Amino acid sequence: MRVLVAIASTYGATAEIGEAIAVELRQGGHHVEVRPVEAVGRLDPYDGVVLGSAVYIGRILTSARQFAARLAEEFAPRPVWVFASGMKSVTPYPLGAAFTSPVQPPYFGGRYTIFGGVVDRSKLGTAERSLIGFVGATHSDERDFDLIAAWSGEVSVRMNAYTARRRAGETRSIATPG
Ligand SMILES: Cc1cc2nc3c(=O)[nH]c(=O)nc-3n(C[C@H](O)[C@H](O)[C@H](O)COP(=O)(O)O)c2cc1C
Repeated sequence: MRVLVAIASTYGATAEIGEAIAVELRQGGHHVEVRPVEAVGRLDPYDGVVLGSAVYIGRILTSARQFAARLAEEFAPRPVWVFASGMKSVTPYPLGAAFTSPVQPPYFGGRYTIFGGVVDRSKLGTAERSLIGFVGATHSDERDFDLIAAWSGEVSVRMNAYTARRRAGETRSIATPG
């Protein structure tokens, strides 16, 4: 499948998770592009999407929410997987009901996750340093790349299964028109 990994990231930690996901998906036989959400043009070249966003002050980034709205309008019924990156001790479930309720495509229910992220104090300005104290985040890299690889492997298999089902459906409708 042609898969877009669309990323909303302020300091690059989520973008690196996106690259790790792309490696796994490519190993599963998919053709993968990783792009910042702001740089994604048309969606129709893709068969599936992975959307990832960093969490700031309890919410995924605005650019990710705007991109999700585009997916709902332009992309259904193709498959979409969503992940967030943040400090689990701070925001265990940041994606919100719009993403997590197990509804029909484009969002595949139960497949949303949050991966541990990064807080690097050396990259932050004074205001953000105060904010991490306020939200309770500490300087650390909580990313677990084995967990990310395992999740990506599952996404890869499910994307292939989705394509196979869709192809079988297309074949059936060609064989029995109307
Ligand atoms: C100012 C600030 C606020 C944050 N707020 C939250 C938060 O509310 N919940 C959370 O889980 N993580 C929070 N984080 C952690 C980041 O979301 C996490 O480090 C993420 O991996 C950063 O991704 P990025 O480098 O792609 O921007 C915060 C980090 C900063 C700097």
